[in-house]
Amino acid sequence: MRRAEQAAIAAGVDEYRLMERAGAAAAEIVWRAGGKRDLLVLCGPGNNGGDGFVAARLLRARGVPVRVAALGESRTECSRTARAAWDGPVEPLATAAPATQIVDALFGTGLTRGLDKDVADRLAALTGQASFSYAIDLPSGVETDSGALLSQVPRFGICIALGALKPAHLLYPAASCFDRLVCADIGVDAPDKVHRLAAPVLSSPVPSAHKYSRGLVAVAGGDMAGASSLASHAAARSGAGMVRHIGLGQPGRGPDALVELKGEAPDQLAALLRDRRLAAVLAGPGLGRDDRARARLEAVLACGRPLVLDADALTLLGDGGDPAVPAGSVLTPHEGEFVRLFGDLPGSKIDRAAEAARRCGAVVIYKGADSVIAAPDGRVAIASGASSWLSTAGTGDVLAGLVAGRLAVTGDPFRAACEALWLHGEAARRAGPAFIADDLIARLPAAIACRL
Ligand SMILES: NC(=O)C1=CN([C@@H]2O[C@H](COP(=O)(O)OP(=O)(O)OC[C@H]3O[C@@H](n4cnc5c(N)ncnc54)[C@H](O)[C@@H]3O)[C@@H](O)[C@H]2O)[C@@H](O)CC1
Ligand SMILES: Nc1ncnc2c1ncn2[C@@H]1O[C@H](COP(=O)(O)OP(=O)(O)O)[C@@H](O)[C@H]1O
Ligand SMILES: [K+]
Repeated sequence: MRRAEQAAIAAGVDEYRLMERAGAAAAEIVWRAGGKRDLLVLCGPGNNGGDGFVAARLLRARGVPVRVAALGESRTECSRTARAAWDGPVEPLATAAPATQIVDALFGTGLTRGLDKDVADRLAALTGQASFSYAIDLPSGVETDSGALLSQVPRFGICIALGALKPAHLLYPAASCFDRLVCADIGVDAPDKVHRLAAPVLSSPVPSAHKYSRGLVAVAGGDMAGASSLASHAAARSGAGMVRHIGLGQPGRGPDALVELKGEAPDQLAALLRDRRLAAVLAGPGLGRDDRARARLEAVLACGRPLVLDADALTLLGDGGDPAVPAGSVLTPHEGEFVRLFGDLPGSKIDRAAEAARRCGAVVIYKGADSVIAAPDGRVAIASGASSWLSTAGTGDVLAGLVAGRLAVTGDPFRAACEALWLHGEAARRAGPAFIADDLIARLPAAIACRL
């Protein structure tokens, strides 16, 4: 966004006009949400403060009782222009009285360090006393590019992102500092290599479809049959045509539609994976970590089919150096597995996921409350805001099965990862509170139906 703004200015767009648009966009959102309730706008020294002065002026013109409190002088040319156009008084932040509505225009993308304690305390107190609260561009105190909190940040009602979403709008903990996120158009196009995970467009099978053309999936199970069963069942409800669960010979645990095969010895498994019709092979959930599991993983890695690797497969791969996986694979590590696989990479969660994907030549779904999907070619999609009830055992197995199923359907690892993660979140939303992983699977057909 910084680059996009500089490019627009270099191309002749007047910088102050951008600020007027930003302030107007913020004013419009405040007006729609809070109407004529009394309002206090907190303005910082930079352009974020300038946006605040513009919004204050426009809201006052609409009849809102507005007061402005500033943190010292305005230090940029544009913010001085915006301040001069505000013809009301400017109170010191330290002594400003609370209001029903508050706008945080202290700092945006220019924040370089945490707020001084007295300023952070004042912001928290005034925000806590308001019934309606808004942060312009970003809540003051969050680090734009990483989503870290550099000082205490209160929770706002609405965060008004300007022009484009920045990493802090999607990455935790910053993403938990507001209830709602609105992105306002200010007439500057930002490059969208990094984007928020969008709802997928799915399609029904073509009339001539048959079970093999719709995608044949194999799931290599192991010691813990429950985990690979969950994954197989999720794959079966993902839209794929057929799912084979290759276990150690335990009785089948999933629905009867799952094809249960015994492939205990690694060479038995290898033989079963030789089927050229296999459009995706998943290994990891319930695989185990002993020598037999390692040999079974070797059979999977050598099978030449598109792979999804999760859980124990990632732990086994993480034993040395950069994981060697076939190109076109999808890896689904949670935080612990990610660090075991790729070490302590620098940068934000987005930077780390992108670097991991580049190093191993595979699509990486770096899971968590914020999940980042990165492809080796630099594409990144971020999903956050999914139900926190997903933090229950087995939901990762369901996701892995879904990725394998969508990979079998689409043949495109990045697209499959995006579709699967969205469906996972949607199934969780539909499942409500206190669900278990099995309940997610039951919600998948409805989640798919709403995207057809
Ligand atoms: N550049 C542009 O073209 C536009 C910028 N806009 C707004 O401008 C914002 C960015 O403006 P700026 O780059 O001026 O940055 P900010 O307004 O976020 O703050 C920068 C100023 O605060 C100081 N500062 C940083 N951290 C501090 C701390 N902890 N305590 C005290 N002072 C601190 C910096 O030294 C600098 O003087 C965006 O978030 C957005 O709201 C919009 O007006 C749209 C157009
Ligand atoms: N607090 C949370 N909010 C949203 N999603 C979460 C949260 N915690 C976990 N998840 C999601 O739930 C799944 C858990 O996967 P994982 O950790 O592998 O669990 P398991 O191994 O038990 O299946 C991942 O998709 C992750 O992104
Ligand atoms: K702000």
